[in-house]
Amino acid sequence: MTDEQEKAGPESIKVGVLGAGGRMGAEVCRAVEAAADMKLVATVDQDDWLVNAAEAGAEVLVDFTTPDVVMDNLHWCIDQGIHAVVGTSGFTEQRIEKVRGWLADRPDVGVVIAPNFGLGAVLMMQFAARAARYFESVEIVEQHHPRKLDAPSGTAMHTARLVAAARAEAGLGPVPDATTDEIAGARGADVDGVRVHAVRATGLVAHQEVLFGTTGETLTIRHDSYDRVSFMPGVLLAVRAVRNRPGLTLGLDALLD
Ligand SMILES: NC(=O)C1=CN([C@@H]2O[C@H](COP(=O)(O)OP(=O)(O)OC[C@H]3O[C@@H](n4cnc5c(N)ncnc54)[C@H](OP(=O)(O)O)[C@@H]3O)[C@@H](O)[C@H]2O)C=CC1
Ligand SMILES: O=C(O)C1=N[C@H](C(=O)O)C[C@H](O)C1
Repeated sequence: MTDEQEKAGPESIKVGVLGAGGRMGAEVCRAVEAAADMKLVATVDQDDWLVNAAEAGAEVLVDFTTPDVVMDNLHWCIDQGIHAVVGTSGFTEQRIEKVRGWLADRPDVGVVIAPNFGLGAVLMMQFAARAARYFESVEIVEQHHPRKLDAPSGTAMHTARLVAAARAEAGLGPVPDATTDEIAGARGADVDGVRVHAVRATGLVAHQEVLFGTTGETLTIRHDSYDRVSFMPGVLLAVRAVRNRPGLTLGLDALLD
């Protein structure tokens, strides 16, 4: 029996990758192929038919495509009864509500959507949420490679929402800022009252700083992904978990506890 035949055994999780030719998709294909308990059964790119993934028997589809196509992909997966692990950015509250609606009709299907699959990034967000109540000032600086399509990053948006929620719970008011005469964009984007700055530069992969300030001190929480391999343990963890987690799981946090 060849290695491939052995991996196709009934115990293997049959995985398809959407956006397989992209930077993340290609890395996911390599990680799935290297995993002893998974088999890569379908790779789908822009001009391929999604139905091929269903015909190939994919049980879990991993989506690293683009914010403009991910919703159609996800709707199709749920309709087909295929579990989904989604890393693609662009998930607003409205999008999440739509996904919940689709899942209400297919309670057997599991979907994991994570703004960041890097373990360090997940901890960075948790630490930021924990620190938020103690500091009157906070700003987020995300830094990425220049071929990234969206800004601010999904990670930065998610962090800003977590920090804003923690501030609100602690009864903190608006972040102090006396700026009046501002050139558009100079103070970054306002995400739930938290300023987010997006840097794009060749040489970067994915990085984020959360800068907190209060009287006489600052705290900086920083995470760096230097290589997309950093996201793979989180992706594989989600692929292994999603079949046994019907409904929507947001973020890796619940899978790490
Ligand atoms: N959650 C996380 O941990 C991470 C999330 N990301 C997110 O993942 C997404 C992808 O990032 P990245 O890999 O760098 O981007 P890429 O642009 O390298 O990859 C996107 C891929 O999707 C393909 N694609 C476009 N439309 C479709 C479609 N309809 N069906 C199938 N495939 C399609 C593209 O093909 P073509 O090139 O032909 O258009 C391309 O190969 C982004 O939203 C990014 O923010 C990235 C890193 C980590
Ligand atoms: O496009 C990327 O590269 C990344 N996208 C995700 C995001 O938007 O947060 C995750 C990570 O930052 C890498």
